[in-house]
Amino acid sequence: MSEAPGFDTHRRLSAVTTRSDGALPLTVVLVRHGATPLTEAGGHSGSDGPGPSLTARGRLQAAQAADAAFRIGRAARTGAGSTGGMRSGGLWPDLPRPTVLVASPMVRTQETAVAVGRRLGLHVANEPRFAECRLGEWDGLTAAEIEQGWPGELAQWHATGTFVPPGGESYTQLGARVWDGLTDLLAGGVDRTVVAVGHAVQIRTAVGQALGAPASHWARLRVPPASLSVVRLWEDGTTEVTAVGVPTDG
Ligand SMILES: O=C(O)[C@H](O)COP(=O)(O)O
Repeated sequence: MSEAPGFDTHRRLSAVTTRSDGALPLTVVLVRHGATPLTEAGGHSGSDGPGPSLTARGRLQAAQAADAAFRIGRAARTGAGSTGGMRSGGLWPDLPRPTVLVASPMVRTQETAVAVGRRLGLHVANEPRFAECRLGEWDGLTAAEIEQGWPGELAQWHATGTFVPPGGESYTQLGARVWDGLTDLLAGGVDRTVVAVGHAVQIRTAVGQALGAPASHWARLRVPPASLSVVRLWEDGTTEVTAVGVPTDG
């Protein structure tokens, strides 16, 4: 099985769990946006404004993530007759091909989602509940700047899950709205794959909750730019976290 160039999956979907009627869960492929000037400078970008655009490297990473998303599922014939061609599959071939694309409304996620949507032939639907954590007064600052102005608080925000930054949100508050958004996607039915373009902290809360991990551990999850994290949800509340892929130059 070959991988998309520039994309490495370090864990594969092995056995896909099915229900007794053969149905698959809802699979949500959480894609982080490509790099921005703030990502590259070690700054923290929240969702208090539209936020920065992707850098040239970020656009390349978005294209890599789009290629990876395009390859999810089995190879299939596209078009008809002599004009038809084989669409390459092979990245997590047991998954249904993505049929829905949602994205946080921030500029960096919309730009990434447009690249993914163009590759998948899907329209981008906005999901404000998948916007990044609101950082309030910390928005746009580096870790060193936050440490200088609010000693110890950045560490508390990451390590407790409940600490609320000035004017912002805690991991737990963010996690509640993210889970709400995932639950609504689940209401649209199982047995399908949705691609959701979002953010580092937002994706941590989704994966952390799918793992059943306490909020105080969510910050330990690494979510590189343009990475793909796969969570699967069942209507009975059962969840699975099955694979993570990262762009090789990320
Ligand atoms: O604090 C952080 O790490 C940032 O909020 C990351 O957000 P982003 O994924 O939107 O860049």
